[in-house]
Amino acid sequence: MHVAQVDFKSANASPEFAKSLKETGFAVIKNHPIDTQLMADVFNEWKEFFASDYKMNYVYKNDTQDGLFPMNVSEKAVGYSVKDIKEFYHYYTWGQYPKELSNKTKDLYQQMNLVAVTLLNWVEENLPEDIRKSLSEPLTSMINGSNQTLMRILHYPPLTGNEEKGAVRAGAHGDINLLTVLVAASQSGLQVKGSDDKWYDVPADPGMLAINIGDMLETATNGFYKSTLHQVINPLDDSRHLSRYSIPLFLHPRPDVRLSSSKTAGEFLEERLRALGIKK
Ligand SMILES: O=C(O)CCC(=O)C(=O)O
Ligand SMILES: [Fe+2]
Repeated sequence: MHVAQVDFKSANASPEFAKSLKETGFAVIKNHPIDTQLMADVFNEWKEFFASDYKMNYVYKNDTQDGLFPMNVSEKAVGYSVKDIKEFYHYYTWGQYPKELSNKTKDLYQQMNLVAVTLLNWVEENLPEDIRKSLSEPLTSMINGSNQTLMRILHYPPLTGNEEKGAVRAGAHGDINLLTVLVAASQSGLQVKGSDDKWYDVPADPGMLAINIGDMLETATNGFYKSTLHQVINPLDDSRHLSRYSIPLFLHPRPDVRLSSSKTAGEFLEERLRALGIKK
């Protein structure tokens, strides 16, 4: 199991990135163009947000799925009977945006989205000819004009020891979307499942980006790219008394995009959100 750390600016970045994704479902990107200070500022603003009372003014809307998913809502990974120990906020360009925040989160979204588009282009460049031909449209055109891409700001609170039995920060799951670009968290804990069924730490330092394949890319490429199970474990050391924050960007196609002969992206998403229990 070798999740590669790929230099975004190197001449071989595109094939190295695609190889790591193909072999492990993950890749780590270093030397990327996203501003480090901006990332730190955004984390700090959301720390304040999650610690505030006003956050409850921004509880998510069931129909559109934008806003805060508080602890008591959270998600249940498929196959788990208890909820993850986390709260999170879904930011869409058209969605609710806390007036207490500066525009830095919007800037970060734009920068992460640009990187995500480049990375999807690298995936496309390295597809075998037969898979490329079987797509309903090029991958990069699937996200053209999409308003479904979202940024999730995650807060995993300190563990108290009173958590429900079996509850973890994020139960093993595959992401729904095409590609996920994650600003590596303030703390370790993210693990990927290898083909040998063992769990491996994703080797990302703060400031790097961890990328993984989502289920929609697996479906669209007819299984050539495999969406990889990942999880966030509860730390056993002293860091369990600290909050953990992370920010994934989930790159989504337009809802009308045909992922397979039986399903559009819109239908696929609707099904999955209901299974997670975050859409009624
Ligand atoms: O917090 C992390 O490092 C990963 C989060 C994740 O996998 C998700 O929200 O889908
Ligand atoms: Fe995930």
